[in-house]
Amino acid sequence: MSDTEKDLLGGQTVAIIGAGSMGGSIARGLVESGALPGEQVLVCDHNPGKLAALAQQAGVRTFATSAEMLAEKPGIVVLAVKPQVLAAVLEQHAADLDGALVVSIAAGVTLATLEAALPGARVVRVMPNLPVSVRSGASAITGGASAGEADVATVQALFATLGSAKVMREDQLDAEGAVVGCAPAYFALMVDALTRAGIRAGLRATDAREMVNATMLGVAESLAASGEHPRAYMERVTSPGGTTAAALYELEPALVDGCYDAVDAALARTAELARG
Ligand SMILES: NC(=O)C1=CN([C@@H]2O[C@H](COP(=O)(O)OP(=O)(O)OC[C@H]3O[C@@H](n4cnc5c(N)ncnc54)[C@H](O)[C@@H]3O)[C@@H](O)[C@H]2O)C=CC1
Ligand SMILES: O=C(O)[C@@H]1CCC=N1
Repeated sequence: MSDTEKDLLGGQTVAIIGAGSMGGSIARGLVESGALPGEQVLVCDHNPGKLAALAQQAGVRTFATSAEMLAEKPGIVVLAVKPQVLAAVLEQHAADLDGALVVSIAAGVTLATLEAALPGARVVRVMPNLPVSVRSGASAITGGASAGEADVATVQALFATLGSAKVMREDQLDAEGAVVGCAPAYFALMVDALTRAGIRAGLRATDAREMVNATMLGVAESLAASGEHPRAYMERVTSPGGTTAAALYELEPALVDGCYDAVDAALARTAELARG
């Protein structure tokens, strides 16, 4: 973490409503990165098991209800519940969130909706992805009219402790969500499909899964380290007249069409969630 990021986050108390996949990962990441001490990270959830695990792993402070947690008057509040329950949380806490910097990670819930529900708050939307759990995530950030430049910089510093964090327009954040937010599932599907193809071709299931996983990690590391365009990287694997060329001839059209259709479907669902 840079000195500027440390300065922006240093004295802050971050409260997280919802300790699920994302809320829990953000809480752990903030402490594990050294961005904040556990006592400055507050987390609430209906599920006591999730809270106990987080308190034990990261030393964060946990609360059974959001009302008890917000009574501590945290400066930054992260809304990490599902979009379908967010409206109820906003309605319950509109007054409690007066003056707070509120960060929503809910897919599809627009700045306009959030700011209408929280007239006294400064609102920023973030679309992270699941690898924030290992601090190798990617997050898009967009500030509402209620948020100043310093608020957006603070939220960027917060998510930079969990991987890549870029500020962009709200329409771009929705596109980033459909690509990058969902991508961990797309890549996991690729791992599963290749594993199944390997088993069909005669590999033992455990060998196939372990070796495909190792390859996924190796490709991510070597592609990033080389700085190459993915097609240049592909060419280094593809011998003229060889096996990869034969395989890519089959895979490429289906995969490209599938990715375009998948992102279109995710964007259509984002628009539905935005309508409420
Ligand atoms: N899972 C993912 O990969 C991503 C999720 N998101 C967004 O993050 C948000 C959370 O998603 P997940 O973490 O996947 O969901 P999750 O279901 O794993 O976690 C949500 C948590 O909120 C708790 N909760 C529900 N109502 C509550 C309330 N009133 N007070 C306190 N806690 C409450 C639930 O008990 C649950 O533990 C969603 O809005 C989603 O759109 C964004 C990017 C990626
Ligand atoms: O499926 C979802 O709604 C969330 C948002 C981005 C990734 N997962």
